[in-house]
Amino acid sequence: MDFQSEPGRFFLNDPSGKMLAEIKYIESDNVLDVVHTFVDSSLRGQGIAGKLLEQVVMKARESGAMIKPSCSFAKAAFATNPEYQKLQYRGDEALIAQEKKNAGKRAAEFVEDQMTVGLGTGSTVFYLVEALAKRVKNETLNITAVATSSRTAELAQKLGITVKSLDEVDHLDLTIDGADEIDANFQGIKGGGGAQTLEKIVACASSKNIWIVDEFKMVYKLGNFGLPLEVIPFGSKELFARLKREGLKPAWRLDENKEHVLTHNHNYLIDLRLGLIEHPHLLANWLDHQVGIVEHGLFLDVVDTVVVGKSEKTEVIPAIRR
Ligand SMILES: O=C(CO)[C@H](O)[C@H](O)COP(=O)(O)O
Repeated sequence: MDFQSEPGRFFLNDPSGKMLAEIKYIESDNVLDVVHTFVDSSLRGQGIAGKLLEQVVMKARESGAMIKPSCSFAKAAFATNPEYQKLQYRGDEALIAQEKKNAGKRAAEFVEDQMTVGLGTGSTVFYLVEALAKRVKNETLNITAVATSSRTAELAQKLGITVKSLDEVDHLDLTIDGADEIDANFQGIKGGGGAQTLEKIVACASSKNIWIVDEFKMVYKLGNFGLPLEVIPFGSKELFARLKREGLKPAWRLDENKEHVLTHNHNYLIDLRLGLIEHPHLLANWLDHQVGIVEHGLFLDVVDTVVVGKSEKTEVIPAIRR
């Protein structure tokens, strides 16, 4: 099939010049941002969109560029093709930090006077706590926070936010936390910082949950990010072997001295390198029934709203599941 090209697009026209299919990308700083794919209904089911995407992939390979899959078709294609993933642009550090900051700032606006608020853990939450502390000071908000880690508790207290333990409050109005991956159905993986057990307890105790992420964490399917498990040290070698036998590709989380990273509860962490998770609920159910696993990082049917930090315009997305 002969596609035509011009800057920013590959396309297919019929002899009369009517456009039948196209893929559009924005090229900047050696990144091809695939923003739109279209195939006329008369050509559907022939893999034309995939062939168009292949043109962009070839262009990236020839020029050494990376690809940012922004439209839903490209996102899905990248999520299921490991060869494409090698070319996937995941943002530079300054951009990601800015997006995290924007997400944290925007989410702080959801907190109201007199609320009891759960605060998650991680670098995005750091920006949230900063922004929230400013509001508490400037607007004399009277809020109480419950933190999911000592790191977050210390920061919040230092910046003037009242922190109590979960057992000292009778309810949580809202919890705001980061996430490691969020799929198209608003299911998530958390626990990159190893705090998933406390985070899940706080999330489940909360009337509403907001997740704050940079745009690169929005994926089509979960699993590229290792799935964290908190496990009891006693008998954990046997558990590790069981996970291996099941083909779940476990890896101990170790520090630079090759010692186990310990959780808040002095347990070990195992990360499952799964690739794509086709059935998150089935996997969560299986993991829930394995003795020795305290908690896993699949957070399913938990989040109500996702705030995606972007450099231009931060998005607030209600989590509507299919
Ligand atoms: O689940 C978490 C910690 O257990 C964090 O929320 C998650 O890892 C995101 O972290 P960051 O905001 O630093 O990217």
